[in-house]
Amino acid sequence: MLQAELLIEANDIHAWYGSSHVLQGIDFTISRGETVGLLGRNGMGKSTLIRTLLGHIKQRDGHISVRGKDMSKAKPHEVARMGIAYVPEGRGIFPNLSVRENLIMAARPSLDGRNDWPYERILETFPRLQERIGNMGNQLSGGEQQMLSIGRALMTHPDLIILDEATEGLAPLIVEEIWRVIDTIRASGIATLIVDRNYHKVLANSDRAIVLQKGQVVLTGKAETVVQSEELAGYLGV
Ligand SMILES: Nc1ncnc2c1ncn2[C@@H]1O[C@H](COP(=O)(O)OP(=O)(O)OP(=O)(O)O)[C@@H](O)[C@H]1O
Repeated sequence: MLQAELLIEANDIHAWYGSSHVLQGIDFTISRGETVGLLGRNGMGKSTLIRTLLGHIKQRDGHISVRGKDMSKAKPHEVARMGIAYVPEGRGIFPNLSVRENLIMAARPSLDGRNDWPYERILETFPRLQERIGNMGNQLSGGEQQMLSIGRALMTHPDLIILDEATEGLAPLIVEEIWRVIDTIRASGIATLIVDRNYHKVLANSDRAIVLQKGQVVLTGKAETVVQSEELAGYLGV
């Protein structure tokens, strides 16, 4: 069987905040179309790993390649241009632009010219955004902002979408809606990297899982295997 193309291959990743050595030698891969769940208690390094892969953390070491190209020293916009979209915890939408403008200004085809997530498909996927199309970013509820942020990511036609705590602080119905959208994204063949407090949901919606503890990988494998691991509860503090 042909091995799926690796979108990201990272080896021996280290990261520091000042003198604090937060990531201590992490190996990480994600293949085209794959969904990976990233788990671990608060402060174990999940966001830092994501931000390191994206080029946001300057004090880093190790090797990162994106689509086979060395990106170990790349800047965030260079990583983004390689088809890696990031939906940050803080959502990152433009508060003074309308929903429509927020979406339209994000639009670009994929590196290989794919254009299968046009504006219309985004509105079909997020009926709530359609209803709010003329509202400014800062007039949206938290859940609507989150949907807009995911919609903006989709409009860049990424090969990988990274969702960091996408359901954090949202009402249960909206959370369900976000998981439905994640399912739609997966089904469309886009790889996803998911961080979420609800580890049951993460594991049920991932192909593979990686569990971090104190900046190191302590458990990894197929999601259905990880979910049965006796060590999982201890690592997650549940
Ligand atoms: N900007 C920063 N400056 C200094 N230390 C930081 C900074 N951001 C995170 N840290 C520290 O780095 C460690 C890893 O944090 P990180 O945010 O990556 O964890 P996490 O697993 O994503 O947890 P959480 O769910 O709380 O976001 C923690 O000890 C945290 O206190």
